[in-house]
Amino acid sequence: MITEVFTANQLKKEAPVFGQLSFDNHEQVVFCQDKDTGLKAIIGVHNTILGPALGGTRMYDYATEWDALNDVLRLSRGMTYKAAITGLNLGGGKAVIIGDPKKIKTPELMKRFGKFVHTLGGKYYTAEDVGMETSDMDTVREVTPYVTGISESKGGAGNPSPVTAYGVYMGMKAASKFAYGNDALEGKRILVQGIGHVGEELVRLTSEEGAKVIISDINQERLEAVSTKYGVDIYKGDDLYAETADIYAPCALGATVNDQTIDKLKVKVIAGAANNQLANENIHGPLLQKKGIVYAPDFLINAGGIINVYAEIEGYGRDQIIAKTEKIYDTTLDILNKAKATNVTTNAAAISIAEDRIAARKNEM
Ligand SMILES: NC(=O)C1=CN([C@@H]2O[C@H](COP(=O)(O)OP(=O)(O)OC[C@H]3O[C@@H](n4cnc5c(N)ncnc54)[C@H](O)[C@@H]3O)[C@@H](O)[C@H]2O)C=CC1
Ligand SMILES: O=C(O)CCC(=O)C(=O)O
Repeated sequence: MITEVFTANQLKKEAPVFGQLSFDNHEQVVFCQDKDTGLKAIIGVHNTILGPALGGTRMYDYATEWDALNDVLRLSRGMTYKAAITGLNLGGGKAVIIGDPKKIKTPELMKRFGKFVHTLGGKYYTAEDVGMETSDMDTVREVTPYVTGISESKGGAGNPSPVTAYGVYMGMKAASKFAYGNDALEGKRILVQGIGHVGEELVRLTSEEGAKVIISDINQERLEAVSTKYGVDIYKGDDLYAETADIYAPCALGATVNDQTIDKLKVKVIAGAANNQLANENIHGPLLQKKGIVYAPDFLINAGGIINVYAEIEGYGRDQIIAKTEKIYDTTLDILNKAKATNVTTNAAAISIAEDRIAARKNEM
């Protein structure tokens, strides 16, 4: 069980590698390097009991390689629980490519990465995450079949992000029902942090329902474009976490619920797309519970994307994608009620259901 988010300078030189960072019984971690294309990537395969490990590739300009390793360990573990709780026959994996996509991403680099994915022989399937586009997956597809999130024009299910946003919207409504007694978002003040592929679509869905949406992003151009397109306000303050609102929707990067932010939070519900929102689930989960903040577990409500890309492997169509994504509403409500009844955090309640499913499959093997 992960107890801490380590940073590079906290690494203990005398301790075993596997006991550090966010290692949590990961099955395999693959380091990939190619000087010609500038590729430095890490593929994390957390668990393959339910099926091949599937999870997107994140391309990001990490401060250190240790941060990249820590991220892939955390992200791949989250995918194991995401697939398990969503009822998919998939394991958990994820990849990171180190570097700024705007500066170093080329088709050659993506193909080289795809060749590394191919060497795993289908144990890991990749897809999009931060820093990736559907067109990048099309490029990877030229060198390996172990990739999802392919363009519809090339026979894939297309960009998963709108479906992810729809699932988050379902989870947000369920959390609102639990917290406020009704699931209407009309009139609710919602802070959306990160208005990228998923965040923008969430802004559309919530603002169309009449929510008072406030957006925040580090990209000023996007902020202005999205504000104009949907008629929503741009956050103008200097501390989003201290803002009074009904719902906080983290849709940028993870670990925004942390030691520095948790005391400031005034919202009643946290429901967003970002993976690994809790910096430390064993500390910040219980603290949210104590504060009476309803946390909709990220890996549960942001599963629309994996549902969408899994369709490419299983062959189900649009109707099933939407039906499975809408089920996130009921699952979220069940888990929030279960957590309350058993006095555990919502995150722990969701993990225990996911772990039970994995354990049951392991027993059958
Ligand atoms: N795309 C998908 O289908 C899925 C995405 N996720 C997660 O959802 C999150 C968002 O994913 P995408 O929308 O695809 O990524 P994206 O890269 O398209 O968007 C992220 C946005 O966050 C902004 N951002 C970065 N740092 C920020 C900060 N400190 N404050 C405010 N904004 C900041 C970026 O400028 C960008 O606009 C990620 O954590 C990703 O892992 C989870 C499941 C599926
Ligand atoms: O949405 C995707 O691209 C695939 C699933 C994934 O990587 C995720 O849910 O984080």
